[in-house]
Amino acid sequence: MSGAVGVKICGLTEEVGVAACIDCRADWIGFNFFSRSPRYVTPERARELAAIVKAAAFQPVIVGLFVEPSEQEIERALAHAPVVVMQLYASPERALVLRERFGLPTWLSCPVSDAADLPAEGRFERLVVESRPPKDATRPGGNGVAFPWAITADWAAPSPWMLAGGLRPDTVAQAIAESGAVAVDVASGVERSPGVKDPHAIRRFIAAARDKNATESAFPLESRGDAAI
Ligand SMILES: O=C(O)c1ccccc1N[C@@H]1O[C@H](COP(=O)(O)O)[C@@H](O)[C@H]1O
Repeated sequence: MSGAVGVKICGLTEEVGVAACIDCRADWIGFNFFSRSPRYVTPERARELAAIVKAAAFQPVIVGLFVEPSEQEIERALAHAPVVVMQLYASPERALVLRERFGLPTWLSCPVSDAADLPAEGRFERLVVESRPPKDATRPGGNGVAFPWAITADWAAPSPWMLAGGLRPDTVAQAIAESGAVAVDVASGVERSPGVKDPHAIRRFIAAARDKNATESAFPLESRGDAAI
């Protein structure tokens, strides 16, 4: 396993979780603006939590997660919180419109169950390759469900990508080894209960995702921000 794995911790709702991400040098932290998620934060709350990042010497890049958002919803989030990257759950066509409208690096969620689902086109700064939600799911992500990681091993990825879905501190190293991912994303796998992050689990997850000797990923800040469009 390489020391260059990038890590995103998603769905921060409390100061202690943000502090753990800074301390462990997470590359990205995600604020979840989907109101039906247990990880939802209002734009005002996201601003409060982002202030901790802004005061830190090491600053994870702030990602805003939106599900089928209206322009007004994104506008309101951006008016309060210093979101650097938009992570979108939307059709590629709609995501391109929003990317053009807001001029922010944009990550598109790509739900997969098998190799046939892997995207061939890469029109975004990053693709978040994650498990297709179960049929009875109430949200498109954050369900703690994994897909067969090996399906991405031989995939000719059309753009940078990130592995997500059901990752945990005790499985992330194997997931990286099997999938070939150089970046990973987790929400429920580092929580005490839905929406409440466990700082120890965050620490264990990041240590497991990276080479034991690496204290931070090899993603320089410019590339973590995925460069402005
Ligand atoms: O976390 C959520 O509640 C959520 C809601 C709606 C869309 C996406 C959501 N989370 C994203 O899904 C991945 C995987 O989650 P998990 O690790 O399986 O719990 C997560 O990293 C978020 O990017």
